[in-house]
Amino acid sequence: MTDTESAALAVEDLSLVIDGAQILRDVTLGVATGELVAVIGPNGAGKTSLLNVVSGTMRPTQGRVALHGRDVTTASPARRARRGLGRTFQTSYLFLGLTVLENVRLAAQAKGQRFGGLWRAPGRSAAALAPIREHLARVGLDGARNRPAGSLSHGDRRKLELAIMLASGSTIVLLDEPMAGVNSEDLPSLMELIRDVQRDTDATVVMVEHHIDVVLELAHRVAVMHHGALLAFDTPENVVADATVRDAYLGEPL
Ligand SMILES: Nc1ncnc2c1ncn2[C@@H]1O[C@H](COP(=O)(O)OP(=O)(O)OP(=O)(O)O)[C@@H](O)[C@H]1O
Repeated sequence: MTDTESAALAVEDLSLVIDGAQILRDVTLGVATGELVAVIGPNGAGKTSLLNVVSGTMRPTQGRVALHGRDVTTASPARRARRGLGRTFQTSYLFLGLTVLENVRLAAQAKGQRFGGLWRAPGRSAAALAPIREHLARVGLDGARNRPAGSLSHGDRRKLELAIMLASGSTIVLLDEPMAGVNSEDLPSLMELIRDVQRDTDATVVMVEHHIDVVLELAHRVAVMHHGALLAFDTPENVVADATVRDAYLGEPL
């Protein structure tokens, strides 16, 4: 168990109540630097709400969120981004009319602005584009750099989102269903890519995902949510063996 004091990302006693409905209840967990944690749970369990509270688009009713030991509970999403937090969404947020390269360039540009304009936004020279093309090559999309993002398959759009994360310099990354809408034949390569990028960059990753088989293979630890509470937070092996977790999934095998 990661001490929440030393964790890259920590939430403590987090509760969220909206219009009298308890969406999150007393969630406490710490994610270590370089750890890949998957959040699973039945529909409506509170997984996306947890990401919303961590990224700052929702304020918790009670509890605390910390990034690298610094309290960000009341900080804006932009301030959290400056602390290295990045996020993808269930529905893609790409600029579909812009090229693949332009999408990554915008992320790099936003990073430049985040760091107080100490360096100019990347221009269009070959030298300025080199790191962007490296990120694209990393996810296997350099050959598609001049295509509109809207012409990519779902799987390639997810890869582009990873390139955007790389370009934005995020060190703590929240991925909301990165496999959603991806063809089953593209799942293994996307899974490998997430694993490789995470390992190479030593990023801390928290991933909400419904593909349980993928999760069990990829994650170092799995957080299981049920009715807004954290039911289990353990290694994939221990989570699979946990009778309470099986019950939460109505006896379905994990
Ligand atoms: N802004 C909101 N106002 C009211 N209820 C909300 C709000 N956001 C989420 N909820 C409710 O909170 C509960 C948890 O929703 P959430 O989207 O976090 O679950 P989830 O585990 O991500 O589900 P799924 O797997 O279906 O995406 C649901 O019952 C949802 O209807």
